[in-house]
Amino acid sequence: MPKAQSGFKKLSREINLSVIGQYVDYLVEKQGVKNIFVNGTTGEGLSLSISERRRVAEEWVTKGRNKLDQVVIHVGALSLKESQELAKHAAEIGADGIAVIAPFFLKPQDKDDLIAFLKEVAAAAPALPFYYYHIPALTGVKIRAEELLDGIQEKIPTFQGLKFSDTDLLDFGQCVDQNRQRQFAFLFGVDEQLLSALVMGATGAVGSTYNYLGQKTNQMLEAYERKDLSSALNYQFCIQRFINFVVKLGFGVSQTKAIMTLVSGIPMGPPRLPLQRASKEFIDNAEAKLKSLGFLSLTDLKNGNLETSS
Ligand SMILES: CC(=O)N[C@@H]([C@@H](O)[C@H](O)[C@H](O)CO)[C@@H](O)CC(=O)C(=O)O
Repeated sequence: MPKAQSGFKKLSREINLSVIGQYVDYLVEKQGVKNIFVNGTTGEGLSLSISERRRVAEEWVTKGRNKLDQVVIHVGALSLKESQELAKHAAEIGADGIAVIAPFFLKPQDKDDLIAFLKEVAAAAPALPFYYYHIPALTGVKIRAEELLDGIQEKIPTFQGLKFSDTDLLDFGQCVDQNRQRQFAFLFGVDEQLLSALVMGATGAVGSTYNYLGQKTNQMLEAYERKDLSSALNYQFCIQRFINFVVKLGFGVSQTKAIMTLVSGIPMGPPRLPLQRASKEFIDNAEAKLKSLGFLSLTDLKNGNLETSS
């Protein structure tokens, strides 16, 4: 389940809805990815206005119809009212689920505060499966997911699962272990550690690199399914080699967008301020690494698909 990337127009930094249909086809046909998480971290959801988020969500749902399996919309916001409006909208347009991060300016002080907020958002879309998006490094809300999940279904009847974007495998493992009797989805969000999370009981994955390493990750998942751990580990190490390389160069949403443009040939545009576009040096290095690892062949590269800083 990869990240949706909305695509920004090159100069204006306005959203460019026109590439989403093309991108749906690319993900399905070239990356083998049919589940999309819209307006999350990679899609810069929190940098968009409410009206932009609604339009992006609508476009993904419309263009994904009969092509994608699931479109889950991230509707987290600092304002409960905005979050509820987005949740209601997701239900109206026929999304398959909603996800919410913890509000991160005036923060919940404990689990009960956080549940109270999430409950109100979930209630705005009572027929939609609800996911909690745990990403403490970005929200600064360190409430353990394991603690949050304890008794959550009594408070939020639509609770469906967790998108866990953290490296604390003790917390993740305990989320799985303590909820074995429930049919929760445990979606892991640290792509370089996915194999370890699968062993712990992850039921799926949501991540930025699946935009361009979806095929490779699917091969790892298939190897894991057929209990070929040695091959699965080889795939994970190969993916780690790339992530380790780009992390050392400085890797974030801007760089992800540049790599997505490079590999797909579909222009993602620059990120929105305060993020700055990836440098030409980063893109050149990333391209060389992708090629040396066999993740990108010359025929994959299309002319004029590079985003560089000037
Ligand atoms: C902090 C961050 O951006 N994490 C990514 C990962 O996919 C991450 O890029 C990857 O594991 C490389 O470190 C995802 O968890 C984010 C994500 O799922 C999203 O775009 O909502």
